[in-house]
Amino acid sequence: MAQYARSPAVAVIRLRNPPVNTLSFAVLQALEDGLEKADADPSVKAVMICGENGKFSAGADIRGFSSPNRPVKSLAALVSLIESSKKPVVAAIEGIALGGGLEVALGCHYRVAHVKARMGLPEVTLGLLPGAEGTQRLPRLIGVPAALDMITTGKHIPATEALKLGLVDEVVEENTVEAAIRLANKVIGQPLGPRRLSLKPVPKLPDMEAFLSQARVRVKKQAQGCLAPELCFQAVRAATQMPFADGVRRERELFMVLLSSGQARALQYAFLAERAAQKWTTPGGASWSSATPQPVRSAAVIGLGTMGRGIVTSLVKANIPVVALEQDLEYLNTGRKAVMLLLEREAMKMEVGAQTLDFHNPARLQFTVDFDSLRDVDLVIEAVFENMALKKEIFHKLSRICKPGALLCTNTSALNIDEIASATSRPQQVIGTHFFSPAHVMRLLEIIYGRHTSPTAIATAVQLAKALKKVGVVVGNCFGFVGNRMMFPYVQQAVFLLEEGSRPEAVDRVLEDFGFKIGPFRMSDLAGLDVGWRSRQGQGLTGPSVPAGTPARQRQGQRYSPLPDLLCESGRFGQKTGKGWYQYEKAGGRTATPDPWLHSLLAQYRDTHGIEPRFIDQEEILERCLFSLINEGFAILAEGIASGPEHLDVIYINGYGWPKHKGGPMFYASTVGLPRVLAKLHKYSEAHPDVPGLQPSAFLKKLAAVGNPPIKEWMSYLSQQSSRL
Ligand SMILES: CCCCCCCCCCCCC/C=C/C(=O)SCCNC(=O)CCNC(=O)[C@H](O)C(C)(C)COP(=O)(O)OP(=O)(O)OC[C@H]1O[C@@H](n2cnc3c(N)ncnc32)[C@H](O)[C@@H]1OP(=O)(O)O
Repeated sequence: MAQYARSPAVAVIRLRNPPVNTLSFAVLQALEDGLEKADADPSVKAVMICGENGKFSAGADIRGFSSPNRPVKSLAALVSLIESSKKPVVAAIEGIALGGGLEVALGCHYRVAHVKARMGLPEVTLGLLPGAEGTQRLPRLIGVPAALDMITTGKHIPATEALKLGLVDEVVEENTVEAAIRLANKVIGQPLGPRRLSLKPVPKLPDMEAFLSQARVRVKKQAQGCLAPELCFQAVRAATQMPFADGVRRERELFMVLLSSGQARALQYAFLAERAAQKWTTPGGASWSSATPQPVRSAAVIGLGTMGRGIVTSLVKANIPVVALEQDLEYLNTGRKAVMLLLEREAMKMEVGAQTLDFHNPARLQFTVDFDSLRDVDLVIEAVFENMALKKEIFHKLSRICKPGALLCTNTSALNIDEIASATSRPQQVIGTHFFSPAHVMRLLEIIYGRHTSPTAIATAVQLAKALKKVGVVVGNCFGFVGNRMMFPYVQQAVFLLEEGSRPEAVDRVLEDFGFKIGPFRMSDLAGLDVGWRSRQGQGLTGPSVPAGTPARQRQGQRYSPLPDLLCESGRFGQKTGKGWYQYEKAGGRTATPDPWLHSLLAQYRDTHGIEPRFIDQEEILERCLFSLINEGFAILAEGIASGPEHLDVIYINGYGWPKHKGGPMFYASTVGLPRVLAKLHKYSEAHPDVPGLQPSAFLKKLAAVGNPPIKEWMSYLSQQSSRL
């Protein structure tokens, strides 16, 4: 709702819709009523619009875009109504003015912002454009380059930058509402024509056409298959080519194209999924709503390899004092240099005037080889090699040294959290924190609770993720957890496709065209093929421990491909050795080129194993890779390893390069239709009966059988008893 009050000559309209004052029908109606009341009252000489609870508005209600009664049309009309008011209207922007919220402010004649406020038009990140005339007003106010940048990236800008751009008229450190009322009183009686943005011309550039064509190339490159940035561009270009009213018509047409696109639905789902994934529960009944985190005032990181360096950097950036520990001075010095380099780079990226990184102060970042230095820290993150014996030795030590309440985290991508916890006397404080490389850049943090992990420990790890500006997703303990467990059948299918006749570059192209940042073979080369090789050796799938007489392409009655092992045996570990599924310009090189050596290995391999190569089309490549990954997702949900499909989707978008505009693997399955996914899995598993990853999971079958319910209803079809935890 919007609340109406008076401050002698100034009518005060307060947007009120907790928690972020979204522009619901009721809010828009009350705002309209407030404007009419102010217009009709001769004692009112000016109007001030502000938001409740220190926030202006987060814009339209994202949940409303999929509803048939969306209030989008009236929002544009209301912005025009504000602008045409005969009495000056001032926006008092505190906290946030985003999307439709900023468009309301653009309809106002003046804008005053608090110094800590942020503004932006993030519609593009939701697959939309600022359709309440924002694409036409903003370029008129701040010029085409700045407007195009804000509209096509959706970035939030701080008030100080907004002032420089001319987006706001005043930035204040004290009470914004009072400052806005002061300004409103001051401008009473001044002409409003020059303040009405729809009447202003778009500022000219020396060569607008050249600027626009360069900008378009940039926008296309950044879009990576997403439609909204291009349509945002077109709407802003319309502002440079047409009168305001025609530009608005064009904006509306483009908005409708986006609104009805699958991409907008997927991106809006992804936004809400990220919020839903914060609401964790465990099959044991622990939940985000009842667990309280412990404060983390200091932390330690053990191991300064690639992961440890990134984790230390993340903690320093979050302003958490860190003790970084290595096994000896040589490793410590190498690690220290690498961390300092990362931090220097991060410091350079930080905005001028923002808080600086205090990493030269030993009270904030200390390097040591002495375990005793970890005595007082609130939290330890162990980030050594994926070696169970080593991890257990470290956790045994930690359990003796660390203070009683300290949270003990292990950075692992697959190892059993319960086994690691068994080396301590406090398994309730042991938790898995699976960071993704580079750890100071990647947003995902998979948080894995073990059998004994306490709700407080989970809540503390979730709080840590927030402090590090990451998305923490809480999952149960199983081999590979969620992300890598779903990845396994995907990569396995990709390799089987090579055996049957395809090539790495063909498989990668299909998945990159689908929208993955890199395909499975490029990804394996980047991650290092030796990682999986060591793990398979450990599991007895390859190497000397495989029993004599085991068929080359079978393990425990299931299909197995020794192809990745053959590459590793030839020293081809991927980018780091300059050769893997592709060849590279040098060891450590990044430019992948198809490798004739590999093509002849594949031909030879098929000959040896009597495989008749066949042409495999794009559809089969896509379906076998994606549907096997999705199928594993259904098994994970049925086992209670994750609380909902949103959790899986958030993991894939933020940790595995799944295209956000396709909403994540489980959302994608819902758009394809579960009966179709099921039918395809049936077809492929009949053709490959020795591949368990292709056999449809019981949960998928159930959902298809009950009539393909919408994704938000899936979990209600799962009986409590199916949880294995
Ligand atoms: C029908 C025919 C029509 C034809 C005519 C065509 C013309 C149409 C023209 C109309 C065009 C309309 C244009 C307007 C579009 C928009 O405004 S789209 C929305 C743009 N805004 C955003 O993208 C902001 C999104 N929100 C955020 O970035 C953050 O939430 C925040 C505001 C910065 C706050 O962050 P934080 O403090 O970290 O809290 P969160 O946990 O993220 O959020 C708190 C809760 O608030 C919910 N929420 C936030 N924003 C929205 C929103 N815009 N809509 C709905 N809900 C929102 C969020 O989900 C959290 O809720 P819970 O999960 O329940 O806790």
